[in-house]
Amino acid sequence: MKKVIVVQRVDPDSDDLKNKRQLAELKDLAFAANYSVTGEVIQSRYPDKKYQLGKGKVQELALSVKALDAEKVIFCNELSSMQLYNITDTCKCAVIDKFQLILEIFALRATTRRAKLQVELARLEYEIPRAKIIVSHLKKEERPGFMGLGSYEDSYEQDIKGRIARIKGELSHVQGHNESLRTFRHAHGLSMVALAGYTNAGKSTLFNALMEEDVDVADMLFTTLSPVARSMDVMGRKVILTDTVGFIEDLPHWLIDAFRSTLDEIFFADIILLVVDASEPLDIMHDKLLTCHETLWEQVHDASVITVMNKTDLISQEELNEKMEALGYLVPNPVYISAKTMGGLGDLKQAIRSKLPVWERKEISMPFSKHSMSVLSWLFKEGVVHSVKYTDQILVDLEAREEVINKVISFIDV
Ligand SMILES: Nc1nc2c(ncn2[C@@H]2O[C@H](COP(=O)(O)OP(=O)(O)OP(=O)(O)O)[C@@H](O)[C@H]2O)c(=O)[nH]1
Ligand SMILES: [Mg+2]
Repeated sequence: MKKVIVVQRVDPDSDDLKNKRQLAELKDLAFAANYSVTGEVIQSRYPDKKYQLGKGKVQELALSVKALDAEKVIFCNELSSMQLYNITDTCKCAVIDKFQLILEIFALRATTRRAKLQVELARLEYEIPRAKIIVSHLKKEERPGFMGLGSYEDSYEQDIKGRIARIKGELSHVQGHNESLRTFRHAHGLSMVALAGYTNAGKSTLFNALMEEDVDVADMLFTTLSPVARSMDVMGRKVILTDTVGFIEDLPHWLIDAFRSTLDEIFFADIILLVVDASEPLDIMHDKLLTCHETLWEQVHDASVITVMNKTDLISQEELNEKMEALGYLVPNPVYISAKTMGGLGDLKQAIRSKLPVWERKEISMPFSKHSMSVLSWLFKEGVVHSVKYTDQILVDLEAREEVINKVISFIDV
């Protein structure tokens, strides 16, 4: 494992608890990117010197890098190109910020063609303007070869632009395919249910529990990157359940855009299961819920949200009650579960069922014929057949979409 130092620059009057939490999250992210954190630094910054990083501070950092034998410094804050250049130059090691770290994790986890393309696109778009400024600065100082960008020429930029255009082209092709799949699913009366929530909340564990199938689960951030979708039976009704990438605080817009087609699985869903880790301290739950709500609020159009309080096996009923009271309006329609012990899954299915579009229920009678038998097997696929009685006719108690009922009536019941 490569050794790294994590650094967070904070305003002197900012909330101490929040700072600690953000630094802890940065460490989790570093771990998820296969680094071992050997040092952590919290630096104060002053409002009037917001964009400057004192020379002394950077030199201090350089000494720590040397003493701790670190290969990389990771800043919690976004860095300007000049800061990046100066710190890299003084510390003599690679320097990245939180978003580049997230991109590194995404690159490690990307398995599908689409996810790989998205990661590469986001990376190019994020790093290119920075690299350009650093390289032009280096040219001035005549220090080619630095950071492996020595062969930089103007054609390099053209090259990158060409690559970006190619990736975008390929992505729109993949995306188009997804759109048509979604239309197809809707046309067949399949509702889309998506698991959303902060990273590590237990979405994949819940997916597995509902599917009784193995999807990668790990106590790490961003374990799931590409959406996994399967069809599931909810009390006779079929839905498509999708497991998705987790949210995180300050996820910048360009990153959301980069992963739009992944996140679209959430944003276009009919029902969103917002999974919350109920075992975490109240203030963390509160902040994470706010992040999730903000992200969903901006992007979701007409989905129903069910808040799923997970990991209830780790806390007492008393603690849970207190938390729910304190969180109040942030947790509408809560369902309590433990994805691990599979407790509460029945309630969850009931809640999902109650949010599905209402289907028409009708008694249909069909004559005995070969054709009726094939209609019957079609009805089993398209709707919920509550009962079939064979008298001198076939009596079917059917619940289905209006189109299905209309079709069967117009062919059979005349
Ligand atoms: N005790 C307990 N642990 C749980 C429960 N659900 C999930 N976990 C654990 O929480 C950790 C994260 O679970 P995941 O299912 O990978 O979380 P996720 O939300 O899919 O995470 P990302 O894909 O990284 O966004 C794992 O170590 C799980 O074993 C639960 O109900 N109880
Ligand atoms: Mg997951």
